[in-house]
Amino acid sequence: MAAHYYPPCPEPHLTVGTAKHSDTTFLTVLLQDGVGGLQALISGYWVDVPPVTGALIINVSAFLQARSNDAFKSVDHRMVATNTGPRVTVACFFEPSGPAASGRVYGPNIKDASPLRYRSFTVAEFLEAYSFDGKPALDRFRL
Ligand SMILES: O=C(O)CCC(=O)C(=O)O
Ligand SMILES: [Fe+2]
Repeated sequence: MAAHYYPPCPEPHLTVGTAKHSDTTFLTVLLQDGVGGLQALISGYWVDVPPVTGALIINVSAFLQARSNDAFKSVDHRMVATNTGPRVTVACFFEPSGPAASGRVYGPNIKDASPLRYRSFTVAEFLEAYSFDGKPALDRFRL
């Protein structure tokens, strides 16, 4: 779990915010307050994800995309700086973790995964391929 605190930004137009990324999880469950600033990349466009009181945001992430053979797609997202706030969010990451996780092998695991879109990979391999520079790590395991 990560609790994020984004102070108000005096010059949002000069500020990057948080870079585009997809999470290294199966699923992320995000609670955001009413300030806003989260955007998702949908069909090539950055789309605001407006806060909805009482709602949780569910991000599909890379392990679920591979495991589902692309039936579920992970979502690229970013946070734009805003001069309101502070903004506070809580993200719960559901991911392979613990001492045994890094050697664990993942890959498509659904019935009738045809054609198979990914080779199997370990958590350690995936994390090594992952970077915050926007290159999709999953592509390195695509068949
Ligand atoms: O604070 C947010 O709105 C999202 C945080 C996030 O993307 C993350 O922790 O991976
Ligand atoms: Fe994220």
